[in-house]
Amino acid sequence: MAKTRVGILNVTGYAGIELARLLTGHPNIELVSVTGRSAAGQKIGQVFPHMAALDLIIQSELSDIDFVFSALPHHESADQLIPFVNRGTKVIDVSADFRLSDPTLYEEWYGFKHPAPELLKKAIYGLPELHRTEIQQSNLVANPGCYPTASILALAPALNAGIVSGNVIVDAKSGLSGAGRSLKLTGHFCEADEDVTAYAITSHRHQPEILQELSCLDRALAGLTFTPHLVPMTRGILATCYASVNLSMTAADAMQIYKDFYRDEPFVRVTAEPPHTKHTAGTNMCLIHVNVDQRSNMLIAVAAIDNLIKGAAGQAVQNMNLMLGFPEDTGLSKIAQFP
Ligand SMILES: NC(=O)C1=CN([C@@H]2O[C@H](COP(=O)(O)OP(=O)(O)OC[C@H]3O[C@@H](n4cnc5c(N)ncnc54)[C@H](OP(=O)(O)O)[C@@H]3O)[C@@H](O)[C@H]2O)C=CC1
Ligand SMILES: CC(=O)N[C@@H](CCC(=O)OP(=O)(O)O)C(=O)O
Repeated sequence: MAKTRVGILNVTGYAGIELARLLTGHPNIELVSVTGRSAAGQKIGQVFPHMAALDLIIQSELSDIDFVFSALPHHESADQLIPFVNRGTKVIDVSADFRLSDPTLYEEWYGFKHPAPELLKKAIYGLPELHRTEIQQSNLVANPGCYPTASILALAPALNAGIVSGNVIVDAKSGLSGAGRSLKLTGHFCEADEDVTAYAITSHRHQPEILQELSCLDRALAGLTFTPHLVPMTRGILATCYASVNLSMTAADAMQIYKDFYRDEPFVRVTAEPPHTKHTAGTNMCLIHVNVDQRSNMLIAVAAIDNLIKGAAGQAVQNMNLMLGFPEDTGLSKIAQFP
């Protein structure tokens, strides 16, 4: 069978190059074309020596492809993807441009008018655990953000079971690769090493994304407080999530709800102990531990992922497998690097 010819817009960022690495090991597709503004004309191995085995020249435009991933920054991503979508090419956008279905919300949180609001209705939010069937039938998939992936997966079983009352709280920590490869003062070694800080309190653009998906599971959800933190590690997200439960329940009851919800999921495992980000490093797994504080009737769910894999490139490959009819775990069966 002929292999699907795949292209990546912006291979020169962390998400793009991780996607190229994962696709190199995929048996059903061929990565044939990649772009990167700052490196056009160079071999991929000149810019990323660990990828020297991939004999591809970085181009300024994609050519001769049947399937496109974009790992461009927001705004630029939609602009470059719209012509592909209009031509009927299957597309996965790793940026946030097609994640919010309401264009008004997009303008409010991203600061500019969406260039193709009519496409927001067509785009499917690419979290397979919630939208597998729609992803299989879609030509335009919006790959979730890294914090939203961990947060939604941590809270979905509780909201779906209708046991939550009031607001939910997500306290999440990310490694520095989540901020991308472009240089910023906050990523400076001297500023980030041996330091932990919260940021974007009440104003992070992932709040509406998480709320959009959780509200679909429980229309009565009152609200979401989301606080991200930057921690001095390269990869990984740990999201600790709190939800008041409206009936007296034990940790074992909660565990059963979570195990039932994720029973057939290839990339989610409910764990007996709180997960470490290291248990997911280099893999497409999301590990979730759930407990209940019976003194306060508070459910606490902790999720760990690798932000560049289940939080970006791995989930994009999982979505591609669904869109192209391949087994969902093709090219993704890695075991975590540990320690
Ligand atoms: N890092 C992560 O954990 C995750 C990232 N994402 C999303 O993936 C996308 C890429 O993120 P990430 O890889 O972290 O980003 P990076 O900061 O690592 O890469 C961004 C790269 O984009 C290129 N770039 C910047 N501005 C433009 C522009 N206007 N036009 C074309 N290229 C531009 C630059 O490369 P050059 O100089 O070569 O042009 C830059 O190196 C983003 O949309 C991000 O939101 C999603 C989930 C997780
Ligand atoms: C640590 C860090 O800076 N993280 C990024 C989120 C990265 C990501 O996944 O977000 P998008 O895909 O929505 O861009 C941030 O807080 O903006």
